[in-house]
Amino acid sequence: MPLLELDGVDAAYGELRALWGLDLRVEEGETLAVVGANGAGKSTLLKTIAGVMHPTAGRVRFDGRDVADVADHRRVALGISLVPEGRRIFRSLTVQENLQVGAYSRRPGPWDLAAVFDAFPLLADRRNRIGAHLSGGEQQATAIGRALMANPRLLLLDEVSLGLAPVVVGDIYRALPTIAAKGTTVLVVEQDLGQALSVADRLQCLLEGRTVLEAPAVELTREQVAAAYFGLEEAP
Ligand SMILES: Nc1ncnc2c1ncn2[C@@H]1O[C@H](COP(=O)(O)OP(=O)(O)OP(=O)(O)O)[C@@H](O)[C@H]1O
Repeated sequence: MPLLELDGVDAAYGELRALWGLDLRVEEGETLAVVGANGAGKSTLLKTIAGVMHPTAGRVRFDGRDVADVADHRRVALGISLVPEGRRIFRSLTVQENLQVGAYSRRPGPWDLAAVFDAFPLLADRRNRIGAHLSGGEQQATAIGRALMANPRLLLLDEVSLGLAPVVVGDIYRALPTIAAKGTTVLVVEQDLGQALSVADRLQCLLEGRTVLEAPAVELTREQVAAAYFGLEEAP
């Protein structure tokens, strides 16, 4: 049984349909990358899984359970943690205090301060620095670390690389194998196709709210993914 299963999910903002009959599976322990251009529906997908938005049709199952009626804060207790786009951390709190806030609704599991500092060595050196004085990459690592402190079974990452220098993006993505090795399942939304292909076991590409490509990452070339991403016919 997949850890996460979406069947025929529609989602909308008023009259504007953002997801059209979307199917998606994530197996326990797997890293799935969802890619797509601006407006493809990636953030809407994550919000629907986290319970911030509710589908207008279809089913979302987590660990075999239909979570339609489970509110977003209750989904954290079930083991779903979302790191939204934009690195929202508490600017007046230190790195360590931000991480401790994440432990508030903590489930049992492998993640604690030491494990987060191990996954993100850049945070260990900055543990007493306040959020406002961190670089963008350090803020992103803090936001991910804070979500991990809840010991999620499923970590949802929205646009980790947005607005960060490539070298910093590399620092963040280097933590992903460590996160996966602890058994945490990851669904990462990413615009950077190279990063997505390098970290994911499987990749799913959305175009205008529908899936246009879905395959194990090792079976895909960057060109195939780029063609799906831009809605182009693949070259023969
Ligand atoms: N709060 C909102 N109100 C109205 N429409 C929205 C809202 N958020 C997103 N949309 C629309 O829903 C569609 C899907 O947007 P979504 O943010 O899920 O795409 P995305 O793939 O995450 O893109 P981006 O990379 O720009 O975040 C787009 O057409 C977008 O304009």
